[in-house]
Amino acid sequence: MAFFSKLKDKLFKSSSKLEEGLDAIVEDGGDQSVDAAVEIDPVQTSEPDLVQDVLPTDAGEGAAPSDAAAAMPEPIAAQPAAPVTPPHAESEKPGLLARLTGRGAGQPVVKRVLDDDMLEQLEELLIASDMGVDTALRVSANIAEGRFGKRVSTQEIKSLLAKEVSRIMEPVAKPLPIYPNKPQVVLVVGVNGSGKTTTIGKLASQFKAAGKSVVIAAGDTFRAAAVEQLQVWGDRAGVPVLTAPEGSDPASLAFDAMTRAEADGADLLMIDTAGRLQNRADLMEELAKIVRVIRKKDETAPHNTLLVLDATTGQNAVNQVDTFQKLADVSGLVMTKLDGTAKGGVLVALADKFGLPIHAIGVGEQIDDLAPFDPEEFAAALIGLDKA
Ligand SMILES: Nc1nc2c(ncn2[C@@H]2O[C@H](COP(=O)(O)OP(=O)(O)OP(=O)(O)O)[C@@H](O)[C@H]2O)c(=O)[nH]1
Repeated sequence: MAFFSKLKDKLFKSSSKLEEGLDAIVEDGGDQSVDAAVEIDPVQTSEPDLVQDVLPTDAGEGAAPSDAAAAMPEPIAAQPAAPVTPPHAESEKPGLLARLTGRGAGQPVVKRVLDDDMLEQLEELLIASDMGVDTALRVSANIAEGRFGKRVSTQEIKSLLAKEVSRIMEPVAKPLPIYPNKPQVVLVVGVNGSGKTTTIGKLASQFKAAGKSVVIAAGDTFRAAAVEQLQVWGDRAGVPVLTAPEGSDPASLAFDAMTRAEADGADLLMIDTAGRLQNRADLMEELAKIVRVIRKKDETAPHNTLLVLDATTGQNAVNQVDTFQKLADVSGLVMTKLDGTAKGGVLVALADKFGLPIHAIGVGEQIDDLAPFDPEEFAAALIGLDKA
């Protein structure tokens, strides 16, 4: 199964929430016209009224969303401008694509004039999807720019929203950088239960499959269960897990792990850490001590500090980034549990607010349920657009 389909499948809660919300907004105060042969170009055109464009309908059985997405690209918009066709002619003259595919003709499309009311509803919907107030307002304003007072369909709004989301996410979509240092030390931080252990297991498995040798250090020495769980993941990934007795000093384990990783000539050392935010001062000191100790062996370590966030916590993830940036020198994010949550929009807020690289996303509990972050796929999955 292609990863996009899987992601879209798993993000269905967000998608359906946004999708239904957008449908409701356009229907509320919109009206139906038959056949969408003449539309504004929602993305490319600054003077939409002067361009003849083709969009399949977003209502009715035969109007597959993937075709709708495929109908958006520039070549159609780049065709010579034609005068606006009066609304009554919409049913008489199917668009080029509708004629070629035999779809769209005669099917009703609901459109609504993009006015203040609609804009406000859009803002509220985006805020409710956890994009955060600032981001939601800016995204809505960008969508409305040049289209205020024009009639728009749900499909157009979805495509515009997907473009806006991927534009925000594009700069942060960066895989975990690989350095020549041996071992490359990756410190993994995050609150308890965010998915650190699982993510370390998944990453270790991927690096191993890519031919890298990996060592894991179970640095959350205060929880025996956490250590056991990491061992299970290490076994699954076929990677050694260094442990220390319960309650022992995590920094001393990190030092031993550095020694072992150096001796083994390992490419990567991944260090799990505790996530007890209840006592921030202790946690900060613990993380700082781990860093001090591993720098005795390599003053450039750690080379990455990954913050693992649980998407189901919604806006709380924003506070966690704030907090962990104060506790550690966070270099990138992994967002877990994007499957089955209606709160995936928080990733947009994080990208917009912090600009930290998003290295990967977790979409399940299995070892291969970690994927590189792809902004376009994410946007389409979040909004409920099919990708061609
Ligand atoms: N559905 C889903 N579950 C996940 C994902 N990542 C982790 N989990 C689950 O989330 C729970 C917590 O994950 P852990 O990896 O143990 O989290 P942790 O941050 O190491 O937690 P502590 O060991 O308590 O510090 C487990 O039940 C995982 O199976 C994901 O991407 N999707």
